[in-house]
Amino acid sequence: MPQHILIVDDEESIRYTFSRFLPAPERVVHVAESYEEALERLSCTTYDLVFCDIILGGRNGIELLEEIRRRGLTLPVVMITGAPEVSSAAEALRLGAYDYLSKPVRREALLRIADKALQYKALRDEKEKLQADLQAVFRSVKDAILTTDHQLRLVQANEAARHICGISGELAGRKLEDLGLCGGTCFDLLRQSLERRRPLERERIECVHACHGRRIVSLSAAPLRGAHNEHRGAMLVIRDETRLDNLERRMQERPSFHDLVGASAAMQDVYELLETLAEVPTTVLITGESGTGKELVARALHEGGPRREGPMIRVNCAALSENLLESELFGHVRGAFTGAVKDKIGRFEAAQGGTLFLDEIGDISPALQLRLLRVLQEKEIERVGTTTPIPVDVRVVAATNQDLTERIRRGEFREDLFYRLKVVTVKLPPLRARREDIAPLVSHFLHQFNQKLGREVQDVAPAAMNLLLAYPWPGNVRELEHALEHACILCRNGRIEVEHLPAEMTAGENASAPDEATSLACIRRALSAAGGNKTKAARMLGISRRTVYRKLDEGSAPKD
Ligand SMILES: Nc1ncnc2c1ncn2[C@@H]1O[C@H](COP(=O)(O)OP(=O)(O)OP(=O)(O)O)[C@@H](O)[C@H]1O
Repeated sequence: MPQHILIVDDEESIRYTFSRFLPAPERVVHVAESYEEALERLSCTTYDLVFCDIILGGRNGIELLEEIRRRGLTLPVVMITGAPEVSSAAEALRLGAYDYLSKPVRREALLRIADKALQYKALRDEKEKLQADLQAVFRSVKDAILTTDHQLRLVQANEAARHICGISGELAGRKLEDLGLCGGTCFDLLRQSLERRRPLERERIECVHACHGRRIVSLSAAPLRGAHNEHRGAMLVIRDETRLDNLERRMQERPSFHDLVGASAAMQDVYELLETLAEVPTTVLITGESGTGKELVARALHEGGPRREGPMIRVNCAALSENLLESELFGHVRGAFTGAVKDKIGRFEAAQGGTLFLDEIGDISPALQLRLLRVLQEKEIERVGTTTPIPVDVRVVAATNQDLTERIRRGEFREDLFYRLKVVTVKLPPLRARREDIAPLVSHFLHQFNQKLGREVQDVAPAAMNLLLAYPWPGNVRELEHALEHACILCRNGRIEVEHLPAEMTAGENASAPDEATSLACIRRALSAAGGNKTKAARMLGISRRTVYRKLDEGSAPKD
């Protein structure tokens, strides 16, 4: 690119001299006779250098210099002076002239000063370009960049820093501690880097800030040096890695754990707790609404731990009367009560070396609560009808869908037993609180029922899936399981439609479930799934037992 030089002088001889001396293949010389003509030329052409006489007819060169600077032009201006104007030349230098050249102008002096000024201009252009590039990078990077002086006063902060650190307004010169920031690790790191005079880094720390909540950030701090290698401050780069961290976490998410299906965050927490608890012999209380998978959790605890080779015995405490439950749990000796014709070991003894799962623990009587408490404390049982203690090595896992604290308040459940049982509590969330688990559970149950029923149901129609996702699931996973069993039985074309879902789910939808459910083919499929039990088949289909009999009669199905 040629360099353009402007000569401003009202003396023709000077203009002529410069025009003769200066040209070179890469230089173009322009001339102006007056202040006005010079301004006009400066408006049209980008110059690299101006030579300007201090005396310019009615105006003077210093005025032109001032106007050039006013216009924001940074090009070098060299003043041409006669002997009496040397003091004006000094004034011009003060006002930002690059240099001055005395008349009479000698060729070598002119060329030397022109070369120097053009070199200076080229260097300055390069520096400005670099600075502009740096500023563009500074502005556009997604990492927060903050620079401070050696007293930790802010010098610069880019847009990302304003966003990530939640700072606004004029920042330069403000002390970091006055900015009302989170005041956290990042500034300590900056301070340390400044004190130790070396770069420091911190990977993936949690940054909690009032303006955006939890974020995961990586930090690098480094001291900044000045032109003479002095320490003039420090720089902090904050990289927001929240998204990456979330993605990595999601990749580590488990879609299932033992027989429990579900990748929701709530279930991930459960899996993590189960993993820890499986290793230790602690008594565990599992709570959660009916059908949320409490028994599966008890099995996972057993199978995931060192007792997995031992027995896993379940007792439904709600299913038996007090006396029966007592002898069921602790066993009895012959003659202990009417009908006790021989010795019988209880479930505690049967679970030796393994796990005893006490389901529906909230339903046991006060007397049994006391006995159970003693067993948990002393680790020995007495069979009903004897006082001989038998040591038991059993891990007890209990479950309830009742609010035991409420039962304690009403005096129905012993507080000491409650605390003994709930050394650690595993709380299972209801299905409506983890709807993202519905789709994987649907796939899981479709697969199960295809195998069990010998079907080939491939998928669920979008309308039916929407219904499954929107339904409140009062019966939780068990209800979902039953809904899909119902749908798999009714479904004939490999795809579950709305009309295949149970009537209570499709109430208000345009469903023809009852018609479907009463077709002979469906009844036969339900019967086969229910092992021939007509009552169970009728329940599966949501129709009466009488309808099942009638349809089977009509279809000449053999009666039981
Ligand atoms: N996360 C799950 N993944 C797969 N199946 C599940 C899950 N949760 C529950 N189920 C299934 O739902 C049914 C009910 O589960 P489970 O018996 O463990 O529930 P529960 O909480 O013990 O119920 P209740 O309080 O009524 O005894 C079972 O068939 C079980 O296999």
